[in-house]
Amino acid sequence: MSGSYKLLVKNANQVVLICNNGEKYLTKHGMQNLCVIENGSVVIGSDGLIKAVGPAEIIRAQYSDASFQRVIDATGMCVLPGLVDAHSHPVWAGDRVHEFAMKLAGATYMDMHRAGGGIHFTVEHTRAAGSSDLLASLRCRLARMQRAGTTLVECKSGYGLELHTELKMLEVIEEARRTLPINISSTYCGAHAVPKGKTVAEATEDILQVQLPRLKQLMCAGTLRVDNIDVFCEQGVFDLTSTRSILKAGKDMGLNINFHGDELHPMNSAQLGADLGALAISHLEEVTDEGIAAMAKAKTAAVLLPTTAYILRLSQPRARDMLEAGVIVALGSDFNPNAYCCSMPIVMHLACVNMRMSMPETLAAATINAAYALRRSHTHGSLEVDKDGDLLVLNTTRWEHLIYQLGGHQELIRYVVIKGDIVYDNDKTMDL
Ligand SMILES: N=CN[C@@H](CCC(=O)O)C(=O)O
Ligand SMILES: [Zn+2]
Repeated sequence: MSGSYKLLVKNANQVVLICNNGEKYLTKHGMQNLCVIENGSVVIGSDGLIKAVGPAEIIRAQYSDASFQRVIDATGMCVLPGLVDAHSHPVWAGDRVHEFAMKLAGATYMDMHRAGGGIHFTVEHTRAAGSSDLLASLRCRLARMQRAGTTLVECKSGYGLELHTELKMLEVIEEARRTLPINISSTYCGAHAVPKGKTVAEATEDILQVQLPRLKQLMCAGTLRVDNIDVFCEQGVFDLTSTRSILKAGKDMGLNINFHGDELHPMNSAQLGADLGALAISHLEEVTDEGIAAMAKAKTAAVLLPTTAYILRLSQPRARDMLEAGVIVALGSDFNPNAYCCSMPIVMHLACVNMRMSMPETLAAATINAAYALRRSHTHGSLEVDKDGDLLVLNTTRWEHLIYQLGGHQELIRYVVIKGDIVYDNDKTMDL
């Protein structure tokens, strides 16, 4: 092969492809048998897409006449696909460190929510914040996620609960998507809580009659890109009926259904999601057997959030039962003012220890399956030809160290590459 290419990563001790047959997701058996090449190389073209991945000697022979803008000698290192974070709330003002102290002293999530704290506290601060401040903090948070290996992240609105602030948040997400290398999937979450002073029926009406129609106009005009619609389906928040009508309206606008369900109480959210053809449902700590079966049948991904169950001391999501039933299990950081964690390697570690997933299962859940939950597994989530050239180079000979060394990603991740560009070089300890 002659010609010029953007990047060659050569001679890696391991290249973890995840899969190599164009799979859009993996279930239990596939998650346990990841595709790994020992002593491999990856070539990324000037369009940022993967051109070749395979044994180092074969790539060396095939590309002996080619030129590369950058070459990374990954001898003794590992290469993985960029991590995918399928659930985050990274746009907000006003931290909730004081509530962490209250929770440690015994307050529950809903105690604080009902008392006007929790999401309501963040809504108050986010409504008052200017777009430039929200964008500045979003940039810092995304840079932190990127340094921890995330190259595609879902970002939700949901701290406005009225048109103006919801749009302000979505526009800030859009600006980040336009200007930063990290890939973003944007989610409208205007039904994250019932705003103070409104009933569920009034809030639902406002979303259906005011917020969604305006969103549709902006999307049709091409001024705003939104990918997914979300609702917090929970006792004391949005019930099953209101959730159904909001999700259905979003789907009719072309949005993927991707919502919070069965977190604190069994709500039959999983059955609702399966019935509506939801792409993904998050949380599921309280999902029933029927809900698991319905999700497996509908190929609705379960986005599990180990940080939430950990911080709120909830029962753990039943990852093993879901895997046994054939559910597509994905992972997300759930980064938000309640669960302040930007690191998918930590999320994978928690999923292993607390949810009894194996290391290969959690890596599949944080790559190809998380990409599926965002309808992006045709471009992300594995190292396969024609997919985006998003990868991590780890300074270790076995990839499992990224999960095993709790919090060790800060030293282990040597490079983060997005579309063939090195966006983080840990040797220079700076974001490029
Ligand atoms: N459960 C609902 N939403 C978020 C928490 C948001 C917040 O507390 O600010 C979650 O996924 O954990
Ligand atoms: Zn959430």
